[in-house]
Amino acid sequence: EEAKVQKKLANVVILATGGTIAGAGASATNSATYTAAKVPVDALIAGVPQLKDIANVRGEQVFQIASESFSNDDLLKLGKRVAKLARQDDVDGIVITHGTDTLEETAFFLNLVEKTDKPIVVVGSMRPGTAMSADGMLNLYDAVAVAGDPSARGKGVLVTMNDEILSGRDTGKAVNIRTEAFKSPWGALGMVVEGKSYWFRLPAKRHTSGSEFDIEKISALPRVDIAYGYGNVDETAYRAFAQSGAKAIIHAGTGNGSVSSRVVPVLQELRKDGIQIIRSSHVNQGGFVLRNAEQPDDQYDWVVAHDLNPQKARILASVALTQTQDSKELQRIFWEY
Ligand SMILES: NC(=O)C[C@H](N)C(=O)O
Repeated sequence: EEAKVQKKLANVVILATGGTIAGAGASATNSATYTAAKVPVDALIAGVPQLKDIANVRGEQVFQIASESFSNDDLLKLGKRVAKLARQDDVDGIVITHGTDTLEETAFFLNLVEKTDKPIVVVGSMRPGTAMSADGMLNLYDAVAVAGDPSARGKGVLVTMNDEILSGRDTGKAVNIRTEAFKSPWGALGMVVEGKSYWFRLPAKRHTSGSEFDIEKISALPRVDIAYGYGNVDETAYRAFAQSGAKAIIHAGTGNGSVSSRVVPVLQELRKDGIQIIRSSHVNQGGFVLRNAEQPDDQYDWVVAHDLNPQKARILASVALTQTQDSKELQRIFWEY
């Protein structure tokens, strides 16, 4: 009888990468002072015994790192493991436990390159499991519930934080000290409450099965760097990134992705040297950069990142540059994803 019940449950694999969700502090009052990436995946799973009521879960430790230390190679390794699991008949959904600092980058990367409709859910926490009111247990329970839910198929890579189901494309860390840390400028896709998903919106941008990118065909990600716009900025960072071999520079601009008059000439020069220049905005609540507004992008042959924040723009540019070096193609990709 028990075996029969077991069969009906979805098979969910948890790929653990570290972060605060695997963090440990010295005492229960340490909500902000702790060491990330300590607790192994089997202990994380054992810490939420209710998981076995909603799915057949098994864990794999892919990395044990704080997410600020993620590299492009880590993205590729994780992406290839996800793709392999997604092809297996005995896997219905995949959860990735991740630090929250670069969770938005990994979620967007997977959203672009995984050719599957199976649910992929990236999850983290803002407090270590040792803290009072730790949020990791429920976030993980929600992630497994969504990953095992057929209604989550085909909706792109998802993020479950603080009861919300967010699109991996546009959600990002908006606050660094609260459990309601993740926001999307366009709102959540749904809610997960007591293990049940409730949907309200669908992603409009190309993702996963509908994407032209495929992790199996990517062996390296070209270097793309981000230079920040602020008062009194000069050309130093842009030139340094160019010298270090950046194939594209994301201008994390002020306001509408505006560029200081001290920086415009160097960006024109770097573009002539073959480096792609991509204007984004670092405003907090969601930038919205349009072509030829603020700067004559057509004339300079620059690209705009539209609503993607600088760190998301870096991910898309890196992935796109594996396939094209053409600025018009790059701009098309920035509109479509
Ligand atoms: N809340 C967290 O997970 C923060 C941590 N520094 C990380 O990203 O790994």
